[in-house]
Amino acid sequence: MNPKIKICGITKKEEIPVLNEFNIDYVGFVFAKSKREVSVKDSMNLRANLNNNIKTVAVVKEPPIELLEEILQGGFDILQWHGSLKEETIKHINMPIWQAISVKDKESLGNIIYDEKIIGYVFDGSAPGSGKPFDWQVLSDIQINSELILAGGLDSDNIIEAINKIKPTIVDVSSGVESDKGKDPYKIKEFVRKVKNYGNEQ
Ligand SMILES: O=C(O)c1ccccc1NCC(=O)[C@H](O)[C@H](O)COP(=O)(O)O
Repeated sequence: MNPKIKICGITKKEEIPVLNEFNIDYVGFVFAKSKREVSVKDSMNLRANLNNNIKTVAVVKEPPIELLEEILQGGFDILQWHGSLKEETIKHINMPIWQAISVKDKESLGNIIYDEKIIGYVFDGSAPGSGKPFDWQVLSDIQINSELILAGGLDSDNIIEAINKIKPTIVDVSSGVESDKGKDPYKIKEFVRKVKNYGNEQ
């Protein structure tokens, strides 16, 4: 089956129509230090224009408790957690979690936490949102029974090789579909075309 698509780091209402047009599966809002950081209030205004069937992902990096509470009450579908994740925090979180793993080497995979609330793992580079891929070889024999989300430096040039090698259930892109002005409809269209045609163009 072709992987689903997550487009991360939406900041402007002009970026929404192309996400609706291509029926992107997941859209991510970044609530962490980043050029793509938005407030929960801003993300709600953006979400109001998204198709109802598009799932929304709140992306955080060890957030302060006030922000976490705001997000937990914000009606997002998934919480994507970067950084260290304590057992007591998992207990407190009342929604499905994707744990982000910064992949440097095989040892990085030791950071994977198994918990019923964690329904997926985002394998990303060591600088999330930087557009830099990690060494995919590290995931060569990974076996997980939940969503395998591949992130980090994906674009329309490398996505076919990435799917071939890792067989992710979801692919996650940000920098690779951006230009200077933000998300680029043409880059999104090309990325989506490659993912949706995967298997037909081999
Ligand atoms: O996107 C960010 O700037 C960011 C900042 C801090 C924590 C997480 C962040 N993004 C998380 C994502 O899911 C990105 O889409 C993912 O890292 C892929 O980014 P890219 O390599 O730019 O395609």
